[in-house]
Amino acid sequence: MLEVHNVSRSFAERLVLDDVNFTVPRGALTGFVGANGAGKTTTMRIIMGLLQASSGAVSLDGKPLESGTRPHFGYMPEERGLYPKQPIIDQLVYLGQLHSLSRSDARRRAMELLARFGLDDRAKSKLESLSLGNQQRVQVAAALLHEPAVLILDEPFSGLDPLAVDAMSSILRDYASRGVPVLFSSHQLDLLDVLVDHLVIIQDGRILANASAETLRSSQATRHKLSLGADAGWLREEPGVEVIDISGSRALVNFQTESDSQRVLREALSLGTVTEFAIHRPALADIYREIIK
Ligand SMILES: Nc1ncnc2c1ncn2[C@@H]1O[C@H](COP(=O)(O)OP(=O)(O)OP(=O)(O)O)[C@@H](O)[C@H]1O
Repeated sequence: MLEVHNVSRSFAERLVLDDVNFTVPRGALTGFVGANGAGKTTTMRIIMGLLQASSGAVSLDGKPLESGTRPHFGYMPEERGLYPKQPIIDQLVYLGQLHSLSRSDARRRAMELLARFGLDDRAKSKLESLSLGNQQRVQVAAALLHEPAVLILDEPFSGLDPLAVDAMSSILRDYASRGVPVLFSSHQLDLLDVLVDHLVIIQDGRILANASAETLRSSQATRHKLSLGADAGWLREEPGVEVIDISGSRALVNFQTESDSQRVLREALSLGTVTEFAIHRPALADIYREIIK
């Protein structure tokens, strides 16, 4: 597991990371979310050793990272790293050689990855001639050339269409399932529920959550979704019921006890139709919105 311990960083006098602590477990996909300027890229650069922390440390499997261990990390920077006007294969081979692969191994590995991403027939094309989604796949291929032990991706989903999102998701899942810690930042909250096993939330340089998706979901009181035949406003007056939201005949509530829920169900049935009375599984996007409030 990758761990960030008590990392702080200032630029000039401004503290942009304030005692940041979180984990990126093996075998799970970890999402890193927060508003623009929250500190995601700065944290990722510190993990990669591209930027120094003012204080704190990063460790892998309990061992503090030294410069020698970073080459085994794969990184897709926010500004992307590849040149638009150069042939894809040349750039990948060059990068592979920078990671100490021989020229022939770098070429073989690059072609393997391009084939896996369905792009082997474009190997000689200039990067700029590919669609944005395919360019992004090549950028990920660049991060995977040397079989990284850790994968850090800054907004790998930005600008991708739904099919490209699916393809990128399956690439990341595949790496996570091989036991590689994978950390990616994203502003696409709708992706969290389908993709993320572990979530780290940052706001103004402080970590507000660092937990598995299941822990975050179960930390919310069990909510019920009700759809009635008529206005649900009467629920506001019921004892043992905390109303989260009412919109016409639909409501989202917390019941204090199981017997409150059964009593309200009987009450609702005595008043008319009940078309839905179900436990509501919170979306991670909603949990995120609540946590950053
Ligand atoms: N080199 C720098 N010099 C001065 N300030 C910086 C520098 N790099 C980042 N910052 C500031 O640090 C804060 C965190 O920036 P960072 O890029 O890490 O946020 P982010 O969460 O990645 O944002 P976004 O989602 O917009 O990419 C911002 O206020 C930014 O302006």
